[in-house]
Amino acid sequence: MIQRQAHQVPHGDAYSVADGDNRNRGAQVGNVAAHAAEHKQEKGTKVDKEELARIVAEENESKGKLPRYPGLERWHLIEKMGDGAFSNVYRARDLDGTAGEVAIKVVRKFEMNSQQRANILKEVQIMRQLDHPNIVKLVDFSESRQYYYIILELAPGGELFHQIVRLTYFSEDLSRHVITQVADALEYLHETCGVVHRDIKLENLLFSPIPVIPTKHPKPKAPEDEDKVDEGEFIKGVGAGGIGKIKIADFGLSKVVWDNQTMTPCGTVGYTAPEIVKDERYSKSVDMWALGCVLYTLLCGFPPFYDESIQVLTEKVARGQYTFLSPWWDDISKPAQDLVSHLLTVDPAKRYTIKQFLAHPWIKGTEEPTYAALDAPPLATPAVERQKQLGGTLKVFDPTLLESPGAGKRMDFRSPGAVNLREVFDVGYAVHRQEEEAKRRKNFKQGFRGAAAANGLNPIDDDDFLEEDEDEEDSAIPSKVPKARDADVHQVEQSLRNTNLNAAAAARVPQQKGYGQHSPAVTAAAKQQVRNRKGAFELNLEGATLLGRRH
Ligand SMILES: Nc1ncnc2c1ncn2[C@@H]1O[C@H](COP(=O)(O)OP(=O)(O)OP(=O)(O)O)[C@@H](O)[C@H]1O
Repeated sequence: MIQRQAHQVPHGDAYSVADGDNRNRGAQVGNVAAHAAEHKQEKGTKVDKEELARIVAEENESKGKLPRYPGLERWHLIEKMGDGAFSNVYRARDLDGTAGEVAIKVVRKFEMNSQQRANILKEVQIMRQLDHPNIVKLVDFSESRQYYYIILELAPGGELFHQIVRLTYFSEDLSRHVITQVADALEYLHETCGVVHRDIKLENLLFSPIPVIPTKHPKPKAPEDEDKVDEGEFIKGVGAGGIGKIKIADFGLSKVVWDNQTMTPCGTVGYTAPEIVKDERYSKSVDMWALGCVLYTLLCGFPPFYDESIQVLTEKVARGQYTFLSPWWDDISKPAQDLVSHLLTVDPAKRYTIKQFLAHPWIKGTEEPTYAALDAPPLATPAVERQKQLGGTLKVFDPTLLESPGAGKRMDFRSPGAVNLREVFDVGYAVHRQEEEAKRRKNFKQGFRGAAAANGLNPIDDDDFLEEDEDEEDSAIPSKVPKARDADVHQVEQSLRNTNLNAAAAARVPQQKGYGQHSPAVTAAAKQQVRNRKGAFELNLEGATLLGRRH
């Protein structure tokens, strides 16, 4: 591997990923020492504090003026596109014209503890290995004393979440167009890179816009379809409704499950017990469940699991209790419902893998017969069939018959209750992910011990058990997780600074024009943490809100 040396850029106090000229100078040790010294300094010189105060004031300033960050002088910030718990995301242009427009995630290092910084660095480390048309590319990474700068390929359309709000729901063609691209990216992650994303949701699916081509032959709308916005003509391989290429973003919860260099599961040295293989499968199946939730939502416009009570919602997710709710699912094809049912299968061993998903007739667009999963709820009946069954008298839909209040209300996306929608997704995913990972952890520990014993090694003690990449959310589950130490974080920072991501990666980023970016309208939502103590599910909302994550 080519070692690249970090250098201090002349302007300000920023470090940047070095370019090719600095190759092989091998001053790593010096850099570590220099870095340690910088960190000492960081703790509070007057100049730093003043500069930081200036930037923070600029960050908080209302429209028009954008902050100037030390070390980002190469980029002209155009607008703020979004924010996260510790970050602001900007659309920016490369001043020397080589990279075109990008998204820059500016992460406030100074607000983070070592563990949180380690998580950001892990996200960057994972992203830098990835190269797929449906995954947001990492263009560059650099840092100043106070900030990490993650330069990303721009997805000018923003979050798919807003497009569901705009279009009410997606046609089957458009849903297939979207979900196939997400699945292609997942196949690459799971099968080529050994990476699981663990946070697939509409907010993390970004897109590039395309022009809407007016429909040549508009169909009459069903009564429950009145608010459906016309998507225009669907063009295979291009899209519809203004939605073109899909890009998966936000690898903040991702993890590596096997090493693609050695083709061995991560965390094992020369032995692979069945439990460890299973562990890998569990991890991947979490993404498949999430894919099912996304597909369900695209097709009908509301999420598969919903309840106003978080407790009830948690139970529904844990038991996989969802329905193909009439009348909204009535005219969605049987193959589409069948496919959803194979993803929302509670048993991860029976749930479709990415390969099975991509081979399904609904995805391939073939006429082969399809079957629902064994644990599928009753499928919705097409309106015409239903009419026949009712002897020609179609019953008027009665919303009071819904099994839970609020379930299936498309307007949830738009009403003030939309606030809850992200929450619903987040709760659903977190419950599911953490339930499976708790099982997986147990399996893994047992497997590791068993395998270690079989190999004549000392079984590891609970206290030594190391989850290589716990995140904060998961740490709600009692486990012995050694926290990242400052020294570890510095080491990773160092290795990232020694990596050149710029030239080749920048050349891959297409020049794109800005598109009315939607800033997240919804910020307040409860963050959920699930504890799986004594076998019972419990959502803990204390001290943990999405609002908190996003400030
Ligand atoms: N590459 C990109 N192109 C366009 N917009 C982007 C891009 N990356 C991020 N955004 C916008 O910025 C928002 C925040 O980004 P992101 O989710 O990566 O931040 P985060 O700090 O990980 O957030 P969270 O704390 O919620 O996990 C996104 O929801 C999206 O609207």
